[in-house]
Amino acid sequence: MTGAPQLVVHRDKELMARAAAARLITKIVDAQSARGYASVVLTGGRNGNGLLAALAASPARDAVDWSRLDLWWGDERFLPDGDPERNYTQARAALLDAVPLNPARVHPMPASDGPYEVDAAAEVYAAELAAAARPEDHGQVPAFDVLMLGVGPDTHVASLFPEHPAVRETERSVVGVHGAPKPPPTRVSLTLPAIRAAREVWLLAAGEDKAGAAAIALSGAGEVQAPAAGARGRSRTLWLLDAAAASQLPPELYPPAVA
Ligand SMILES: O=C(O)[C@H](O)[C@@H](O)[C@H](O)[C@H](O)COP(=O)(O)O
Repeated sequence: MTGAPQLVVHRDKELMARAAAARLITKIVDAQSARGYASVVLTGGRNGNGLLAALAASPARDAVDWSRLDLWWGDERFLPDGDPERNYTQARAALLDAVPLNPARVHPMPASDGPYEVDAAAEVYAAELAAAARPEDHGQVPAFDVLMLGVGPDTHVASLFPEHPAVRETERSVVGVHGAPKPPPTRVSLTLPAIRAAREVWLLAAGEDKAGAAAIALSGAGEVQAPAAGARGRSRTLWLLDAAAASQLPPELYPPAVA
């Protein structure tokens, strides 16, 4: 299991997005060089989309072989295809429509105007993940290279909200979420076991309204009360913060001791 979460604090959210985009490009290029392909799980929210927009604007984006990149989603708002509030729609606008992806490797979560209600849609997505898992992944989902998560002010990640049934799920990799406190109420989400299958989990938090959440999640809170505390990667858990989101961290966590 992974060690303690690592923290990187940037001056502001724009710099955080640009630096995280550069970091993601490097991870994808390294994985593709080592293994021929890379797999990344995208998040919704302003910070996740800010990172994608920064990646779209980066000249280094051409270093990525977009045709050999698998894209998955950590959660989705269960809305009709093309709805501007869908995470998939927003990711397309920020980056995906501008790069030559292989459509067969892009795996949006089902939309509400498709053939499934939300719980069946979650099962369909779980089956898609299971079909993509390789024997060496040792699990029911692929060992994603990088799984990104925006952190909510209440410490939610993906659509796993504090004290909700979805955050207690220990068996299934994907669940339907009902009655989410953040609109829309109906969502599809990876579970904590699926998130923890990733090699690296990156948590993105920017802005003063995230300072309390970051402090709680990084100070030993339980994952049912603070879902972000349960989001860990197999080999690395990385918190990418701006200075405002880091402003309430306990002094033993940040700033680093001067050498
Ligand atoms: O569907 C959603 O609402 C998002 O997936 C959600 O989990 C988001 O990532 C966080 O709320 C952080 O959002 P911001 O980056 O906008 O603060």
